[in-house]
Amino acid sequence: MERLSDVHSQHFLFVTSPLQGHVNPVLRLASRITAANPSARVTFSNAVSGHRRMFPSLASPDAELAVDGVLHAPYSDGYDEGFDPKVHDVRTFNARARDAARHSRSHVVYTFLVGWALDVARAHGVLAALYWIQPATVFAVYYHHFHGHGEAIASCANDPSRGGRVRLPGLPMLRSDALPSIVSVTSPEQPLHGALSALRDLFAGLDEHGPTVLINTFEALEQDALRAVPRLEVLAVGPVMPDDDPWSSSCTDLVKRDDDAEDHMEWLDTRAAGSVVYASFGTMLPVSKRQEVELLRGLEATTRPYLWACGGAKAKLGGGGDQEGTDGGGIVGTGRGMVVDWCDQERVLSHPAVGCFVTHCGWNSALEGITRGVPIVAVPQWTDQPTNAWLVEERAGVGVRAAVDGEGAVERDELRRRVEEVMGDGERGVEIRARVQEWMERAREALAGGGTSEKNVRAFASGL
Ligand SMILES: O=c1ccn([C@@H]2O[C@H](COP(=O)(O)OP(=O)(O)O[C@H]3O[C@H](CO)[C@@H](O)[C@H](O)[C@H]3O)[C@@H](O)[C@H]2O)c(=O)[nH]1
Repeated sequence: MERLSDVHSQHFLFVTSPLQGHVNPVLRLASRITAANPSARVTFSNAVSGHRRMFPSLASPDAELAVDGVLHAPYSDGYDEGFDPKVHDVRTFNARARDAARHSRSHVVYTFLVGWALDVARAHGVLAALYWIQPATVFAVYYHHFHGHGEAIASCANDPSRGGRVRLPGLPMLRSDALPSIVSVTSPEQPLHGALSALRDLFAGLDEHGPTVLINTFEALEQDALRAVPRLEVLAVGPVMPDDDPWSSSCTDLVKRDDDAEDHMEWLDTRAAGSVVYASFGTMLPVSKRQEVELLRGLEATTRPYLWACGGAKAKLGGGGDQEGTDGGGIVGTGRGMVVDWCDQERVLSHPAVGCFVTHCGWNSALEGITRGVPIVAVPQWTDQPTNAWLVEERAGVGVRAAVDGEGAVERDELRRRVEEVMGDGERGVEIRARVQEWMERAREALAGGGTSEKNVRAFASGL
């Protein structure tokens, strides 16, 4: 058995799934661990399909390679050509990948769609840690869902009046629209049933083996939720997006950009400080044609310059969406806006011209907005995003949540109103802009030397 106190031989094996929203926080945590313990060895293991997309020019596509001191060693999950949730089942994926990874021997750090990595770690007698890449509040809601509160949570989530509330141990009262959408699942026919089963297995693994849980959040934001599961050792290690991140996104991106990928950065340079609305709905859910139209019309109606990264739709899981209207991108509409397929989001959010972030509220995006001091218009769609939007709007007060219609789409007038609320001269806008600066400072303090998250990363990296 490897000894945790043997700092110099520490080897951290990060195992994750081939999704952009998982790869980013994992590589960023890996970066923090090597900074905290330079003698640690770090291996990043992604499924072959993700590895190929990150390093498309490798002569031998599945070869291991070292980048900035990290060994990228892919595992086969049985879907080397790519995993398509429309066709494949998450549970099959886990079972196949478990077999493929039995050779690993390390301190294993795994994310939630690869819960099998815990079994591998146990089989080899090495330590394991779950790296939870969504908020602590979401983690605590799921924990309670599988520990005696499932019925109360599901009935609140399914309350037809949408006015229901649920009180869970250690958490503030939550309204139904602040709950992650997975907890509303009650039958195997529902689309997210597979995800609920995967979570059930994950939490059963935690009950049995009680690994450390690292969470991409910070104390000041989620103090209560971080203590809401006292049976587990839960450490806040985020938000894991340091300014000195050694992984340039050209390496971490699963979506490769075309040659004119920098046009929008030059375009941003020509815009006034705080004037541009940046919109992106992440990398997983395709944006419907109707939402695309409403979004563009709403952005036009703000009469502000805007940049929309339409999400690498072609690279989204399932290959899809109906993005014909924006293919090609470039300058659109009245000439005030620009649409790109993909951008380096952190660089865009760091640009002084950007004054508002319209986002689906994926947790990486929400944290990136906060740590770059950009106020948010949240348009949550599914899974953790409703809870993330609650944290953004009600807990931190750094943005507003837009109302969506029955199909989950935000309509043009609502979008325009919400953007104005955040960017305009009204009292609410002034307050939100001040709050986001405060939260940006708090987030950065957590990561700075002696900060709450920095201390936790250092302790974990040293095997304490
Ligand atoms: O043009 C783009 C679009 C996205 N990104 C990056 O891609 C990541 C996207 O992550 P996230 O905002 O979390 O969205 P999703 O990709 O949709 O993430 C999935 O995974 C997250 C972590 O589990 C969940 O919080 C989300 O709900 C889930 O949809 C972020 O780091 C972005 O910076 C870019 O760099 N350029």
